[in-house]
Parts: sequence; structure tokens; C-alpha cells
Amino acid sequence: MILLLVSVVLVLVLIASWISLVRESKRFNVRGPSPLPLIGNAHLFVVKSSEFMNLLHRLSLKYGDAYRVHLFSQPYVILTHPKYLEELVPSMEHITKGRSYSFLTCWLGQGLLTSTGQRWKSHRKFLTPAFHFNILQNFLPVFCKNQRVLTQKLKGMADGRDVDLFPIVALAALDNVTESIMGVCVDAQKHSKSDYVQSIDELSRIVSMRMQIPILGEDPIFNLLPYKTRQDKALKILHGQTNQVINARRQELKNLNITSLNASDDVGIRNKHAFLDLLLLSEIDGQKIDDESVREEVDTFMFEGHDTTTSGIAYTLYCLSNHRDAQEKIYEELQTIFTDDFHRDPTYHELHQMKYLELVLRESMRLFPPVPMVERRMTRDCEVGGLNFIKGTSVVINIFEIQRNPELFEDPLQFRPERFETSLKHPFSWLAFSAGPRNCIGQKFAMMELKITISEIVKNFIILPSDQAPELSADLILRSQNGVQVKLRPRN
Ligand code: HEM
Repeated sequence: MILLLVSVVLVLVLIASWISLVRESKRFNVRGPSPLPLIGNAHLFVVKSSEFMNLLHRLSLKYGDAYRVHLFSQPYVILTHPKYLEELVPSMEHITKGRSYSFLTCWLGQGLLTSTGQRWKSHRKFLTPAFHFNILQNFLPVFCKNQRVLTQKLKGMADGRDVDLFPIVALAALDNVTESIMGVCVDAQKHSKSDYVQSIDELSRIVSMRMQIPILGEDPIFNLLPYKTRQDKALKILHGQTNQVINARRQELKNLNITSLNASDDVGIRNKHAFLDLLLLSEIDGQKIDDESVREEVDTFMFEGHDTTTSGIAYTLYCLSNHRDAQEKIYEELQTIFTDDFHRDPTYHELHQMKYLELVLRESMRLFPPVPMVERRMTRDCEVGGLNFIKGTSVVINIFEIQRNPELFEDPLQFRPERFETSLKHPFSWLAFSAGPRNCIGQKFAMMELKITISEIVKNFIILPSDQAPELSADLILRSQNGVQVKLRPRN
């Protein structure tokens, strides 16, 4: 009898859920697959991570360049054409991030990437000077020093074997960001097994899994699994390290009797703590930023500033491995810049002279955008760019797909850096650093790091193709299931 009752209740719940999902899906003026009871379209997303981008491509071919899916009860609209972005991307209203970013809040709290509203506005305003030329040029010697370690490492591998660039570059990028943002050297390239380095890796993996496997995105289920304990352990180590660095610098400033950015010429500009000092000494509405918020911003820059550049560097080198002509052009450009001593470090001004390299970076990040998608959440029922959204919809801008659209880029799968010598067909057709008010605040930092790394590698090595093409996978970052492989041969 009880079994019968339970079965009846279950069937009623399933029917109610199905009716509600079908009704909701009809409120969108875009097409999409019919939702199933309870799970919506989540079953479609049970694919290998290397199939994820292909799945999105197939869905856009079937349902158009704006389509809807439901992951459980959560509606998503996926946009694969820039015509829908004209109102959305520049908007100061639709700046709230989508649901996927919620997996990061345990780590980054209300840092710049994940926050919204007034908090985001005021933090964006006070953090913008951190990427001023005066501060960025402090980081140049840091990047060059870490690059020398990377070049030495790669020399030991330049014997024709396959080299998976991703993990090797990731350690160099981690060193670059830790030293420039926190002002401390963790020497990840030499101590890759340190608790801190391992915890960053662990947390990135867990966040990535939660984004790719819909069921792990559900907190009640995730919290029951061993991943939660592993996440807590990694968080304790990461937050502990950030707090320790912040406290040490706060004490130093106190000992030096420095209480504001103007107190000393050196503070905030010409010193290795430039970024941290800005956070510790700036004021918002006459108030210093509290410790927790400083920690959240430091962690945000640590997160955003290393996996992104790793992906950018690894995939650019992959593109170059298949295009020897482009490598030679970069090499020739470098010869015209470094006429006195070819192997010395570049100056900030010389990085700007690397024009062809810049085209190569733009083209590589068009084909392999390090951030393949970004997501906004609609905070009310609204119509934006001709599309109807209901409150709570996550709107995904599929940068990867947009940047490979044949309407916007001729022969889109061809690697052709010269295409960026002429203007774009649509202002939002190249979105590697996104656009509008929530674009990448670190893009100058990133371009500087990318130029230093790629130019040094091209100076020292010929990059040859491996037989293995990367199997693309995506979370917040474009990765590869089988690594990003190239072969290296020393020049000369
Ligand atoms: C090649 C390297 C990079 C790429 C392709 C990239 C791309 C992006 C993109 C697409 C966004 C928008 C994210 C969104 O809308 O959700 C973003 C935001 C952001 N990026 Fe980058 N990024 C790179 C490097 C960096 C670096 C080096 C830093 C810092 C050191 C950084 C810090 C940030 C921050 C803090 C945000 C959030 C900005 C806001 O919402 O106001 N990024 N980045």
C-alpha cells in the first residue's frame, strides 16, 4: 500500500516538474531541446569533457545561434553570435555573473570576478590603477627571471620528444602571478610539490569538475562526496597562505609608519609589493578595505592570473608548432628589435614594438580563447537584444564558437595572424578578454607576460608539431584532455 502511495506521489512530482519545465521553456523566444522531468536537459551533457565543445556546437547547429537548455531546474541561454551582445555586453545592469561562478565563491568570496552591484563597481574603480603602466613595469623583471627558469627547463626537454606544455607553463605562470600580485616568491617551478602549488591545482580541478558534471553542481550532493573534504583542505592551505602574506605586509607597513599611498614615493609604485600595497592602503568612501576583502581580491587575481595565461601561452605555442613561417616572422621581428644583444631582457617599450607577435597572440586566442565562455545571470524578467529572459536565467556567451564563426572570420579554422591587420566585422567578434564594463582588468598584464614568454621561447627554440592534437575541454578555462603537446629543438 505504502509502495503504491510512494509511486503515485513520485509520478505526480515527475508530471508537475515536467509541466513546469515545459511551461518555463516556452517563456523564451528561442528554441532548445525539450526538457525531461526533474533533470531538464542535463542528460545531454553527460559526455566526455573532450566532447563538451562539440556538443555545444551541435546544439547551435540544431537550434540556432541563440538557444535554451535546462540543467535540472536552471535555465541557460547560450549565445553564439555577437548580434545578441550589442545590448548585453556594454550594459551596466546585466553584470551579475552566472551560476557556474558560484563554485568559485568558497575560494574567491566576493572578489572582483564573482561580485556584482555596488561592491563590484567600487572595487573595479579602486583596482583599475593596479594595472597602470607604472605598476606593470615593476613586474617585467619578475617575468623575465621566471622565464629564464622556464627556458632552462625546456632546454632539458628539447631533444625531439613530445612536451606537454600545459603543466610546465602553469608553474611559470603561477610564479609570475604570485610574485607580482602577492610580492612573494613561492618558486613553484622548483617546488611543484609544495602544499600551496598542489592546493591550487586541486581546487582548480574540483571547480572544473563541478562545472562539467551537472550532478556535482548540486550542493547537497557535492557536500556528501569526498571532494568536499578535499576542497576544504585545499581552501585552508590557500587562504592560510594568502592571509599570512597579507598580515606580514601589513606589519611591515606599520613598522615603516606608512598609512597611505602618498606617504612614500616607493609605496604602491616602485616596489615589489605594489599590488598588495594598493589593496592595503587604498580607501573606499574614506574606509580602508577590510582584511577579508583584501584576501578575496588577492585570491581572485591569483586564480584569474595564472590558468588563463597558461592556456594562452600553451595554445599559442601549439599554433606556432604548426606554422613555422609565423615563428620565423616573430624571430625576424625580434632581430630588428634586439640589434645590440639578442639575448638580453626586453624593455617595456620593446614589448610594444613586437607588433607581429601581437597579431599571432590575437589569432591564437581567437582559435583557442583561454576563457572559452563567460556567463551572466539575469536578475529580473527582461528583454535584451531581442531575446526574452526570465529572472535567474544564466546567459552563456560562447566566445569559442563566436570566434570560429565563418560569417565573422573568413576560413575560420585557418591560422592567419594577418587577418587582425584589418578591422573586425563586428566589434564583439573577438572576445578573448571579453568586452564592456566586465572585461578583463588584467589584459595588459597578460599581454606583457605572453609576449615575454613567447618571444623568449622563439628566440631559443624551433617549435615543431607533435603527432597528438589537443582534445579540447573547457570549464572557465580552455584546457586539453591529453595535454598541449609540441616538440622543441634548440636554435643554432
Ligand atoms: C590570456 C590571459 C587572460 C585572458 C584570456 C583573460 C580573459 C578574461 C575574461 C574573458 C574575463 C571576463 C570574465 C567574465 O566575464 O566572467 C576576465 C575577467 C577578469 N580577469 Fe582576465 N584574462 C587573462 C588574464 C588575466 C590576468 C593576468 C589577470 C590578473 C592578474 C586577470 C584578472 C581578471 C579579473 C580580476 C577579471 C574580473 C574582472 C571584472 O569582473 O571586473 N586576467 N578575464
